[in-house]
Amino acid sequence: MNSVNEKKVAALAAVKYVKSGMSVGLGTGSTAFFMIEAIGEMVKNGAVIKAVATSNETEKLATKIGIDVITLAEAKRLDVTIDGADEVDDDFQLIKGGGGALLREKIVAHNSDMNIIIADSSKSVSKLGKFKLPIETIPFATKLIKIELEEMGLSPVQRLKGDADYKTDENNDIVDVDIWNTTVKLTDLEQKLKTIPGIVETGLFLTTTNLVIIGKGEQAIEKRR
Ligand SMILES: O=C(CO)[C@H](O)[C@H](O)COP(=O)(O)O
Repeated sequence: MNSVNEKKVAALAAVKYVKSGMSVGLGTGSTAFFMIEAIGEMVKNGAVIKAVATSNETEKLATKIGIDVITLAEAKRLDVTIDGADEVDDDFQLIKGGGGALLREKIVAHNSDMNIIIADSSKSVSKLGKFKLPIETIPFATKLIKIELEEMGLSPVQRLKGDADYKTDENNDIVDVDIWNTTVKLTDLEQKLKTIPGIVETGLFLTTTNLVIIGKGEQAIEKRR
């Protein structure tokens, strides 16, 4: 079975945790797409769902299919958030932000009672870091942050869209770094990165995930923290 179908299998298994009356965080990306579609179906069938979107792209899709999208401030707290990941390890640690939405995704995850990560089997890894870690930076500081990241041995590359700098929904930059060979513990790395002024957020999600659902063939494999 190809990864697209595995994404769908994982997404549909996750939607079973969504009940009418809940406030739901909607992730971003091609896996989250199937979850949003399925929640749209629930709404069409009469479920009352209020949703907070983790990106403009997700907000547009959710609104188009009839999901009531509210602000995080209006929701205050979310019952459950379902989102994808670029990598997930056996300790429920993630790299996210391949789609550039890591900042809102981390804020929404932080404000959710339950966080479900959905992914196809290619995203399940024993060690994080084959996927480059996205770091969101304030444009004023990006060039100098890149120098610091280079000195840390992280081989930073600023993300581009065509010939121009890639911009997030918050109009920030993304710098992708290589953490594969880092000897620093991920929690320490995360802390260190967050002390550099101008780094807004990193794509390391180390503590927020409660449940991982991996699509493997026709099966959805659930792992609970
Ligand atoms: O973190 C993300 C976006 O910022 C996505 O969840 C991640 O990139 C996975 O995307 P996809 O489901 O398309 O593989």
